[in-house]
Amino acid sequence: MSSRAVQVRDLVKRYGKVTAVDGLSFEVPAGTVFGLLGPNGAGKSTTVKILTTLARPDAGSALVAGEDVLRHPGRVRRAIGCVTQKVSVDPMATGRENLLLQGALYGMPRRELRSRADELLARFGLAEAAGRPARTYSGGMQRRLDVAMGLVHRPRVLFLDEPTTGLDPEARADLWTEIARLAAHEGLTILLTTHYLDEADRLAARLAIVDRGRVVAEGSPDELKSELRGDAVHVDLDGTGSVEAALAAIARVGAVRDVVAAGRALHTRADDGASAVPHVLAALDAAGVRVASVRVSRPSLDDVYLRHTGRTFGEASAPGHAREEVAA
Ligand SMILES: Nc1ncnc2c1ncn2[C@@H]1O[C@H](COP(=O)(O)OP(=O)(O)OP(=O)(O)O)[C@@H](O)[C@H]1O
Repeated sequence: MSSRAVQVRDLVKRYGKVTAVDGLSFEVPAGTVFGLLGPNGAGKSTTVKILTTLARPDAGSALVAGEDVLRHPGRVRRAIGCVTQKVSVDPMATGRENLLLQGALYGMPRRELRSRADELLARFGLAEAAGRPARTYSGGMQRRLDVAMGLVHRPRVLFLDEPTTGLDPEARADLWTEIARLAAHEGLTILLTTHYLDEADRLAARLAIVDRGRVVAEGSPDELKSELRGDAVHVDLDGTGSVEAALAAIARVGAVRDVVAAGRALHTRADDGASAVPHVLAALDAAGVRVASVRVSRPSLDDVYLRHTGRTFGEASAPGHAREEVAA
């Protein structure tokens, strides 16, 4: 395999009038965790479906583990493991049986399969529960079994589609630790999709921010954040007064730039947040707009997303912002 485990170029996928993936390109260095970060409906799952040979692109090309997904889908399938959003664990089978069944599907020799299953059960903290039906497992245990199933046949590239959605904070933290360990100690390449900013920040060595089927920014989390000079300044307006008047007032403050409103929250940036705040408050006060709270912080991935799309991440994920609804 070249030093690139995944190479995606100008990928396009349409479903009727919706362009789910709209000219998407990125590359994943081998042995790293790469994050595709975007709000619901951004096109992440569709991209993963194409890379895992479950969907055909309308245009563009993709190589996974050095193999072309369109020309050699069988070779791609043998080289990858997949953990999809839907749990693929058989609830009636035990943890061990689930792993053995998965390995048998890949034609693994029985003895090798048994020792691989034991190794994975131990690694994912499931050894004690290995003989119990998976329906008796907690959500976190089922998810860990799911990831273990994706690893049985020793794939070179593992796809994790929204791996921690629905898990409680403790189960999320456990899975994060295991994912980080897999990449660090086993040379596995992991392509992770997520709509959690903190998950991308914590796990991905590099990430691509996807919006409306396109990559709008790419780099390490630190690189992306350090592109935004200075501080983020967030202002929450109280329930009275017009947002438009507040936007107009802040736009006239020389110390801040890139002002965006999301509901009654205003987001802006300044070279020195602390010294900009009094000017912002004075301008709002002069415009008759009352403020509930002000916060100054270092730029986060949310601010990176805002900078590149003009919307906050939360706003883009909110119901009613899916692309087909916007188009309707
Ligand atoms: N089979 C399909 N038929 C019609 N539209 C689809 C289909 N699959 C996806 N889409 C649409 O394509 C767009 C991208 O969806 P996709 O599932 O790839 O996004 P996502 O970023 O993975 O979001 P989520 O986190 O909600 O899965 C959405 O507007 C979605 O409604």
